[in-house]
Amino acid sequence: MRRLAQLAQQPSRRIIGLMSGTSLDGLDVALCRLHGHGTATRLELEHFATVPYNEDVRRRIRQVFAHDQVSLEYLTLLNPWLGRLHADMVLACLREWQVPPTAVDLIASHGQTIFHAPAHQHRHPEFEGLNATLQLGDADHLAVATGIITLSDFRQKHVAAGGEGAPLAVYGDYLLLSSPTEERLLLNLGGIANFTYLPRAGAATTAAFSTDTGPGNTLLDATVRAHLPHRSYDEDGRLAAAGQAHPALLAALLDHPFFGAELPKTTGPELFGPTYLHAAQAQTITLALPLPDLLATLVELSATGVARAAHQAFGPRPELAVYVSGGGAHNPTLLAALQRRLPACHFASTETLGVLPDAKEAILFALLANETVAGTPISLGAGRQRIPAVRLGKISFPD
Ligand SMILES: Nc1ncnc2c1ncn2[C@@H]1O[C@H](COP(=O)(O)OP(=O)(O)OP(=O)(O)O)[C@@H](O)[C@H]1O
Ligand SMILES: CC(=O)N[C@H]1[C@@H]2OC[C@@H](O2)[C@@H](O)[C@@H]1O[C@H](C)C(=O)O
Repeated sequence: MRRLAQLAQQPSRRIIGLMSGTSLDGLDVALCRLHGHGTATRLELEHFATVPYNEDVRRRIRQVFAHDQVSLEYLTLLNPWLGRLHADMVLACLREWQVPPTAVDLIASHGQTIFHAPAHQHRHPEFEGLNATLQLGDADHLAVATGIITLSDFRQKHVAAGGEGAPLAVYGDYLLLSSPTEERLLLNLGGIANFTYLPRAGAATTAAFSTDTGPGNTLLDATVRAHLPHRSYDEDGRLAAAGQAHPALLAALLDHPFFGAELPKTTGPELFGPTYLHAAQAQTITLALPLPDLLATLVELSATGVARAAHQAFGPRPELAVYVSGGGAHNPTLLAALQRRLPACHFASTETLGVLPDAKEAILFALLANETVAGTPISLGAGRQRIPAVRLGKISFPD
């Protein structure tokens, strides 16, 4: 505890942010230097790497990921195993960057989401109204194996305060990317797509909020994997660009209450997975649709999800500066579909704001840990979300 109190007093802290998202592509490791806290935070990204998950890791996570029924024994074993794996990956990065673990103040670990069950999505009447979400990769293993104090399990306090446990992006986006002159939308195109709305800095913090919008890459990736087992995604959206979206299938996919539900809302691959896609294809007799047409339809689905949420929040023709991050930021076919559906918005990468698009979510957790240790409670989003002030996470000590 003395060490934590000391860290809180330092003018700056070196924090590793870790994120492994729904795409199961790997662990994002962001070594950040954070000066100050709150709206005065200044962040330098010293090093960043995505340590890829190999097929064995992906297979183990998929044994439980978004499944209704799993072996409890397997789940129990996977939790510490992932904690150790993430620790080994962090240590390997530090070796490569020639940074000794003793030169790092904190690790902020998101863990691997294995099930997300917001009240609107789960099917258990005995838990009606209850939001829940579960991340694995026990942080005590990270702390003990690296010798670095580790914060984890950031989502539970959000749930305890009445939120759905996600998106947490609003906190980091607000602290790092608010502008005094520009209203901004920070759009993250990960497995699931989400955006944060940032009013001009200085405007009421209650207006800032973030929401999921529907699938980002998750259905695209699953479809590519199902048709082309040696590929994990549609590189640069080339296959989708060669296809034609199928209007009836797109309409069937969009005919789901999630797309009309009030903002903010969250979701995951539990809903937007193979069963949902198969049902819509069966209904529209498109089970044999050629792969490029299927992918073109799914690109339109992701773009329409974003556009519908933007229309819900900002009216029929929003004129906003949109900054894109996440793996989907590398997919020109998806970006073109978004621009078509939100013609008055100006799209750019978060890189133009100095934030590497692939590192943004890992950086977010470093920012959250910085606030927990050194910050004061800042309330955000009270206008739309019941969410706690920005001090989240649980603490694991190495000794
Ligand atoms: N060059 C590219 N062309 C097309 N798609 C790409 C490209 N590079 C990455 N992607 C997509 O981005 C995905 C990885 O995105 P990202 O790492 O943001 O997901 P994630 O963090 O797991 O998701 P989430 O934010 O939902 O947790 C890949 O699976 C792929 O679909
Ligand atoms: C439960 C969960 O892990 N949700 C992730 C996921 O990936 C994207 C989207 O769905 C987002 O809501 C969230 O992550 C980011 C980091 C967030 O909380 O802002």
